[in-house]
Amino acid sequence: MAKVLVSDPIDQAGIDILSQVATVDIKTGLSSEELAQIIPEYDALMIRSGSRVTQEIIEAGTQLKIIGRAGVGVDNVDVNAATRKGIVVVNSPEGNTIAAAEHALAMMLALSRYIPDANASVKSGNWDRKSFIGAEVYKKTLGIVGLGKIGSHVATAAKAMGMKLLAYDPFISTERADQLGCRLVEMDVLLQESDYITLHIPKTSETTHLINADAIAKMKPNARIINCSRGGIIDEMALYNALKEGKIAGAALDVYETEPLGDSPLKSLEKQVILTPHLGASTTEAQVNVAIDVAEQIRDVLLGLPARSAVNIPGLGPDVLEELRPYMQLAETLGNLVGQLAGGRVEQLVVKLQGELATNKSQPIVVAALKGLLSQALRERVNYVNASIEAKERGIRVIETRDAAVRDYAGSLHLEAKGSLGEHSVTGALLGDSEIRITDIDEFPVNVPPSQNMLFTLHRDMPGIIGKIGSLLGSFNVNIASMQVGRKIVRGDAVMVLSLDDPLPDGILDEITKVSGIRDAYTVTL
Ligand SMILES: NC(=O)c1ccc[n+]([C@@H]2O[C@H](COP(=O)([O-])OP(=O)(O)OC[C@H]3O[C@@H](n4cnc5c(N)ncnc54)[C@H](O)[C@@H]3O)[C@@H](O)[C@H]2O)c1
Ligand SMILES: O=C(O)[C@H](O)COP(=O)(O)O
Repeated sequence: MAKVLVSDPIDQAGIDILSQVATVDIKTGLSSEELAQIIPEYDALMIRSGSRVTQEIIEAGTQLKIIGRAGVGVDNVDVNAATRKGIVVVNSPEGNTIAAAEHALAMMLALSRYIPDANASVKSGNWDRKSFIGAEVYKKTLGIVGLGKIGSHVATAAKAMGMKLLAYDPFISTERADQLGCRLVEMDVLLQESDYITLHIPKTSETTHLINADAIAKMKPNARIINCSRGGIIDEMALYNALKEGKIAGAALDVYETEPLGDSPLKSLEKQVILTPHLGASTTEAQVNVAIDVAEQIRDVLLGLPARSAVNIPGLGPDVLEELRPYMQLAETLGNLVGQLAGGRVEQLVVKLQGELATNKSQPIVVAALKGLLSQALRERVNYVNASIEAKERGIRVIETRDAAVRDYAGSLHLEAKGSLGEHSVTGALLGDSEIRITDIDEFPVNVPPSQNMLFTLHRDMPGIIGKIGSLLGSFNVNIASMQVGRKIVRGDAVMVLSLDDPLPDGILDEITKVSGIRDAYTVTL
């Protein structure tokens, strides 16, 4: 039975799903060293933001097939290292959207009405009403940075509270912003005009310290900023200085440059600052959602099925997979075939999508072709996750082309591999919904299904040659299952494609190439 390690607190609903297919060990609070030490025995790792999955841990995870992040952000996982090792990384893109949006709204209101300090004051025996005169959000301007899933929900709720909305998101259309009642503006305008600013963006090299001393200097003196997205997007020292000097009115933070938050000067500030310990996703509902979402994906991957929200298999969502799966199978078979025909080191692969396939998404097809191409060299180490990276690291140049006008079959795929030993091409198509046919070898037309043991020859089309090959195979006790010749002109060059019941014994290929009229011979195992 597979083994899953759960290294952060996960709702029982997720554990129950994992337990259907695996032995589940829950070990929270592990140090990186402890995690690296025990990870070799696990097939899957399920985490939240508390575990940092470094390259060392991934390297140590020799059995790991999947890392499941029960939440949105995968910035605590070295996704590149996982991709290189063919480990699928999945998350739950929507499971905690509402929780995070509501936390940001709660922070905005709590900050405006000094609720945490007023509460602490009453609980310590005071009845102080003068110190907590707040501000209304009604008719104030809210600047939303990042109008994705969480930012959009914040916009809808804030609109209902009577706020005016500005948004900055370079990847969102004006139509989408309009739909949400937001005026799409440049960042500087948002900084200058907003009474409240809320951040809902990922942490990237571009967004790190997006809110720095310069940005804060552009904000209104009554401005309050809320960050429930990722630590490090605000420069905490610059924020502290601005709050201390009264340059802006307040800040509410849920996330920090370093978590848990250590000895930060922000803790010394009073009612103008609210700090929560990364609670954005901490609702019962969100925890059930993300646990189920990610546990189901881990279960599926352990059962050999695709994951619906893999962050390192771009373009391979469940809908795409469903539609393209037969063509991906075709691409993988042809990739494997052309790789073996080319032999040696392949330097370039041309992937040509033809007919109806030309209108489809090419990326999954290319990935599948590369997986097939590399499978002889890398065996089970290559998969849909790492095929592109492995190809890049081997210096294989990939060229994609499309030709919708090719109509021999509804859709067909043509691959050309150029390598250290020469150049070969294959074409294939689907018969019915999923039956694969090889329809062309080195531009000679054929029509054969792939089989496990195959022999291909390039020869002169002349009487007796097929018989000689048949006798030779017979003398080595190799049974021929089917045979076909493809030629362009009578008595010109031709290819012979044989499907064999048995693998070819060592040495027979040399004998075949000695037969008069045979120019080349290749064995292929699919
Ligand atoms: N505090 C928490 O517990 C908590 C919970 C859930 C999510 N999050 C974090 O919230 C953030 C947003 O999550 P989401 O689910 O809405 O993501 P999302 O991908 O749906 O939206 C992110 C938006 O940011 C925009 N964006 C990207 N780069 C930008 C840039 N340089 N400037 C402006 N906009 C940019 C994108 O176009 C996108 O619309 C993520 O960082 C996520 O990790 C935090
Ligand atoms: O990215 C996320 O989903 C949030 O930061 C929540 O993280 P958590 O699940 O570890 O609380």
